[in-house]
Amino acid sequence: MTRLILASQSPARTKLLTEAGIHHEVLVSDVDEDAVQARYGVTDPHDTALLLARAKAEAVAALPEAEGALVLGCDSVFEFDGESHGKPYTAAVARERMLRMSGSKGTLHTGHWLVDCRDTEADFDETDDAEDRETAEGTGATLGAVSSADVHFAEMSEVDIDAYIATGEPLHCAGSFTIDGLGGAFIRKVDGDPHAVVGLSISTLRELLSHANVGITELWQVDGQ
Ligand SMILES: Nc1nc2c(ncn2[C@@H]2O[C@H](COP(=O)(O)OP(=O)(O)OP(=O)(O)O)[C@@H](O)[C@H]2O)c(=O)[nH]1
Repeated sequence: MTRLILASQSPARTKLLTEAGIHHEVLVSDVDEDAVQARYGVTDPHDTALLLARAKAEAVAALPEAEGALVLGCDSVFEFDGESHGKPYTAAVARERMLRMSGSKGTLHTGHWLVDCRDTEADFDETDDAEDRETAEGTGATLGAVSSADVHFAEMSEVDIDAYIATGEPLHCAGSFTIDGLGGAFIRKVDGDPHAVVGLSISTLRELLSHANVGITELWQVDGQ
């Protein structure tokens, strides 16, 4: 079976793949996101170059242990009111943002990057820089795509917001909300691929795999088979 490695710590992303029947391994590597940001320096929320760069950096960081596999990196950002929001991390940041998001809408963008290492003979250990690894002789197809969806929020009272933040859920989610968890109570509708909101568009993965001449059905692991 074709090996797919998800280079992400996100529990939601591996859950999405598992629920979609897609057999995969998880490989988490340390990526210096600030260094990636410094290399790109873009802060324009409409510019998805940084999003793809971070997704690529996640995938490339896993390459030394990915010989013979396909590697997928992802990164998500919430575009709201002319700003790019990642995870809030603190209650104060989450509260400030959610008070503004109440009754409004924003766009969740998820960048995906797939590297095909099935034919590589490269010895990635010889290179210690992500960019060098990426261009190391032998890496196969490397391709990125962004999937986005507009998220429309219900009016949220301060009591609702404080109760939601007290659960801790929004602190580690791009945009300070989930659509498939407790946060779903405040989501009026999603225009676009809801998987892109959660953090990994399975449909976009299908398209990326097709460029590597892999049909997504080849990765299906149906119970008992
Ligand atoms: N379950 C769920 N998680 C969400 C939702 N929106 C955003 N997230 C999560 O918010 C996180 C976005 O942060 P990222 O920096 O892209 O990813 P991460 O969790 O740090 O993991 P890495 O890929 O290792 O960087 C991801 O884990 C997403 O799955 C949602 O609607 N539902």
